[in-house]
Amino acid sequence: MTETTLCFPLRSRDVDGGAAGDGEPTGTDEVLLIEKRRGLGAGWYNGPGGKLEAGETPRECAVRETREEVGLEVDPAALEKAGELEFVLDGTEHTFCHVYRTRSFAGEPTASEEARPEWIPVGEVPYDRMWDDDYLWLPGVLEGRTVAGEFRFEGGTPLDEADFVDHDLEWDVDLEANSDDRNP
Ligand SMILES: Nc1[nH]c(=O)nc2c1ncn2[C@H]1C[C@H](O)[C@@H](COP(=O)(O)OP(=O)(O)OP(=O)(O)O)O1
Repeated sequence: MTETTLCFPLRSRDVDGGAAGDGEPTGTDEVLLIEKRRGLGAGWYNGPGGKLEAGETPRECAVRETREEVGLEVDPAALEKAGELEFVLDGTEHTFCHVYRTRSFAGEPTASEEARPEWIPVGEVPYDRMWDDDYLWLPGVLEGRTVAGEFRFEGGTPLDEADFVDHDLEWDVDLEANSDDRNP
């Protein structure tokens, strides 16, 4: 079983979305996604993230992976735990993933060998170019909800070539209370 993280940086963007020429600004949220260039899920969009290193907490991992993949400096204390997802392959737990979101970061996203970053309006997330399970949980996470889920795949390794067969989801769970991954 591999322990991993995903981090979804969010920003508000003011656009003039009001009726013709009324000048009223309306906010549109954008999420920083990456087009992953290698590893599991290469070629698909996801949040920055990856595997925990020895001795690292999930929160530390999310900060490090976001820095390494897109050069964004995320404030660990402001990372909000948004999800705990279990990916099961052929009846065996394959990956446990800690999901975070944040509005607190510094720097400009830049491409690396692992990832090409892109700010995308939350209503335009390309679910057809992501893992098959993402459309089930990511919209709620981007709206500010918390989720615990189990997603079952079948068909042998690698996980990103297996078939997504079914899932269980629980919304608005108290993740900080259940987890050993608390704010530092
Ligand atoms: N079904 C799924 N849906 C999803 O959205 N993300 C998934 C997923 N299964 C795995 N992931 C993500 C979680 C994690 O961020 C990433 C793990 O991929 P890898 O094992 O390739 O790690 P990376 O190569 O990115 O990490 P490092 O090797 O530590 O840099 O894939």
